Formats: sequence, C-alpha cells, structure tokens
Amino acid sequence: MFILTPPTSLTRQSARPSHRCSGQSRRRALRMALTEGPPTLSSLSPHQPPSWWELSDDEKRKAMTLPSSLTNAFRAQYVPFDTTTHPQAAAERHSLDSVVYRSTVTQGLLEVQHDMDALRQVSAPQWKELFDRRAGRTVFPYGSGVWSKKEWVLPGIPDEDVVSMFEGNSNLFWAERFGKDVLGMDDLWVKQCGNSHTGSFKDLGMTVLVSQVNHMIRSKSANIKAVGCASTGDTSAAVAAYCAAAGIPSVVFLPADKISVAQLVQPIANGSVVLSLDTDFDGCMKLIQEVVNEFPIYLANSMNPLRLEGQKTVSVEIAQQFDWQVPDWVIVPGGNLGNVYAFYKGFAMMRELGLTDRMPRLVVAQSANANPLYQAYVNGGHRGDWSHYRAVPAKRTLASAIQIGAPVSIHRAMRAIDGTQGVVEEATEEELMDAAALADRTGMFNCPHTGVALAALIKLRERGMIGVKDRAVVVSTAHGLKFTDSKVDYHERKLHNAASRYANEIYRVPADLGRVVDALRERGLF
Ligand SMILES: Cc1ncc(COP(=O)(O)O)c(C=O)c1O
Ligand SMILES: N[C@@H](CCOP(=O)(O)O)C(=O)O
Repeated sequence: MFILTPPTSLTRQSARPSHRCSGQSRRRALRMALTEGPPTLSSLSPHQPPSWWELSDDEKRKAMTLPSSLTNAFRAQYVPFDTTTHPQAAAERHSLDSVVYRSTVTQGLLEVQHDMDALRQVSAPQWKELFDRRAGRTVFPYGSGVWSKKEWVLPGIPDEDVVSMFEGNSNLFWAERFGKDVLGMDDLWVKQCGNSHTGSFKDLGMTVLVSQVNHMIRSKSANIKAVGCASTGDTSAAVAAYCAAAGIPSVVFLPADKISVAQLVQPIANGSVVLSLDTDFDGCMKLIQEVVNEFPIYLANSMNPLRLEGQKTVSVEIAQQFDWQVPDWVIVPGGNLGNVYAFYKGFAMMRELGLTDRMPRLVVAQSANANPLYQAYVNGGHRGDWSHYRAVPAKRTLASAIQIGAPVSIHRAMRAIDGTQGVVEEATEEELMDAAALADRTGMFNCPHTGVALAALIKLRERGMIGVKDRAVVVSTAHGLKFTDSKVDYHERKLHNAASRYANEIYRVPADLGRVVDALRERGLF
C-alpha cells in the first residue's frame, strides 16, 4: 500500500485490502491507488498515530514500496545515445539483461531510457514524499541513497539481487566560512560524495552495475565470469568492493605508478585480479574494451550507461536536501566525463517528472594538464560548436584520477554543457592545490579533484559569472584521505610546480615545557 502521509504519522495499513484492476482501465485504478486519502489512525490508537519505529518490518517494507500494479509498468532499456547521424538507429533497443556497450547501428554510446509515461503515473508530490520517506532508513535496499530512487534507476530488478552498501545520502556541507570569507557567498555547499564506502562517488554507479550483473548471473540471462575496468584508482576500488560483496570475481587494469597507494591497496585488499600496466589510463581503457569484447568479462567503466543511472541520483539527492529546490550552479570535476552527464540526466528527469521546474548551470572543471573538454570549449564549444574537439595526451597531474586525455563520455559531456548553459573551466597544479588547501583551512579535507572544482569556482566568482547571491554546489568526488601524499608534499613545500601559499608547517620542538611555551608564544597563541 502506498501511504501518502509522512513517516511520523504512518499507520497500520497492511491489513487493508490492496487495489485490484477488476475491469476498470488500469490507469484509472493506478491513479486511485495513489490518490486515496490518508489512512485512519484509529486501528492503532485513538489518540496518536504510530511512529515509524512502532511498525512491524512488513509494514515498514510496505510503506517503502509502491503497489505492484504501478511498478509492473515501470521499464528501462538501452537505446543509442545519439541517432542524428543514423536515423535508422532510432528503432534500436536492447534489454538491460543483455551484454551490450555500443549501439549496433551507430557504434556510439548507449543510454538507459526509462518509460517516462509510466513514471508519470506517480505524481511529483508522491515521488517526493516517497523519496523523503525512504532516505536513510534501514529497509533493504531503499535506505540507500541510490536505491531510494529505485524506480528511476533499475525498476525491474528484484530487491534480493541488489548489491548495496547503502551508498549515497552523503552530507551536503554548508561551506560557510569558505563561502563568506573567501568568496563573499552565503549559499555555497559541498556535496561530499567521497564520504562513502570506498571513498569516492563511484560507489553510486557501481551498486547499480554490480546489482545488474548479479541479477544476470542469478537469472542466467548472460554468460559473465567476472567484472572488469580500467581505472585511475577510484572505479577499481568500487568494482573490487561491490564484486567482493556479491562474490563475483573482478579484474582491474591500472596505469603503473599513476595512482595513489591508498587507491592501489583497495582492489588488492578486496581480492581483485590487479594488473598494473605500463601505459596511462587511456591505454588501459583501450585494452579493457578489447578484452570485454572477446571474453566473458563485463565492463564496469562509465562507458557502460548503467553506471550513470546510479550516479544521476546525486542530483535528486541534492534537490531533496534543498527541499526540492534546484541550485543555480553545480561544479563537477571532469575526467572520463560520465559524471557530468549523470548530473544532467538526474536534473532533467526531475524536471520532466515535475519534481522541479528548472535546470542548474553545470560547470565541468578540468586539470589544465588533462583538459580536452576545456580546449574544445574555448575553441567553439561555448557557442555550441564542438567540432574542434581533439583528444590530448594527458600530462601528469596531482588530480591523478582525472588524468584522462581521451574521455569516453565526451559527447555526453557536450550535451550536458549545451543543455544547461554550462561552462568548462580549468585549473593549474598550483591553483588546484591552493584551492584545496584554502578550503581545508575552513574545515574540509579535500582531494585534489575537489581542488580543481574549487579553483574553477574561485575563477568564476572572480569573473563575476557566479554571483554573490547564487546558490552553488561544488561536488567533492573523493575522500581527501585517499590522496595524502600530495597534501603532505604541499604542506612540506616539496611540490616543484606550486608555491604552497597555504602550507602549514610542523614544528619540531624538544620535549621541554619552557621550549613548548616559547613555541606557542612565537606562533601568537597567547
Ligand atoms: C575522484 C574523481 N573525481 C572526478 C572524476 C571524474 O569523473 P568522470 O570520469 O565521470 O568525469 C573521477 C574519475 O574520473 C574521480 O575518480
Ligand atoms: N576516475 C576514474 C576514471 C574512469 O572513469 P569511469 O567513471 O569511466 O570508470 C577511475 O577512478 O578509474
């Protein structure tokens, strides 16, 4: 039974008969199921409604789910991402239970398409109420930030096939001091996607991909022996953890000596087959595509659109955290460029289903050492002409997870920028490390990629593009603890390409009270 009242006034609904379609048009019956008034409270107590914690497990699960008469109509399938060059591809469709990564007609990327008419049978207030009710609960899998939006993600998967670590529901940090003191802004927020199981936003997409693999293996709909990816360190960590949780073998291709020790140890610990390859990320990506085309290894990179279905839920979560308001700006560090499109998709879906009424402006922030989208943007992309796009050799950057020169989702990113009056900005090594360090001084602990996004924000504020009164969200994509080497080097002033303007030194002081007091006095503490 779909209960329309908030959790604090949930009632003992499960005893009531469920709706049947009995001759009426199905659509009308579905609407009735949803629009029926709030249930009475008297069955439990004449005085006060039961609280959430008074409900039985069955009642809680019922309160978390929509009637099957509705959910049976929800469908998703693969379609080509872009059919402009091949109109005949418009008819191409693939089941999510098939192993396919590219359009068989265009050879281009695929997209997960939902039946929006079916989803529209639930009204916008009902979706909001349902998502709010699920947030952070323990009922599996709906308490996950991703699976609380299950109908918008993988509507057909049985709950028991879902592999979830209750990802999402990450803190939307009000960057009060950084906003006010550094940028003169009151309404600056940092979405802490790195506060998660494997320490990056990749968990959001990987729970969906590995769940679908688990489903295909259990239902024997596909021959899959392992899940594999190329990685700059975060995708591999998420693949390894989710596959280990599901008992599915995994293999990761890593560019030798180009990822942090903390990232490297994650797939090792989780039992992946770890291949360290003498190439860069783009080389690893090329190899994994060749391998998955020949062998029963399932591709886990974001070229696979299943990943984006999970990642798009961050947009929904951000709107939800703002009581269903859309921020003016969302700034995302970009590498392989799947994530910015996931953001776009999430915001577009909310608007299409009436939960919100506008799109934010999306900003992709790239490292100046690996900036193919930025170059294409300044060479025409800012006015919608992307014809000058070229892949570039990615140079070494401290934002090592976005050291990518031939992004797989380049066309997806272009659509996200075009569709949101978006902007692309870049940050040098010095700018990204300074921005991260400055923001750290106000209580954050940023990874270098978040530093890239913060540096882009600073530039757009300085240029007056982002206004003082604007509401902006910076997406923090990984936990700073995965990247301590570069932070230590910054504070020890060991970086050859940054002056470390905000370095904070350690003082070595003899263990003597007088010397300790002197040291504190010299530092102006009293
Ligand atoms: C920490 C971190 N930030 C940002 C990104 C960029 O995301 P995307 O590749 O989806 O652009 C990645 C991976 O590429 C990453 O690992
Ligand atoms: N930063 C990524 C690069 C690969 O991106 P993906 O989203 O396509 O898997 C990583 O951590 O590997």
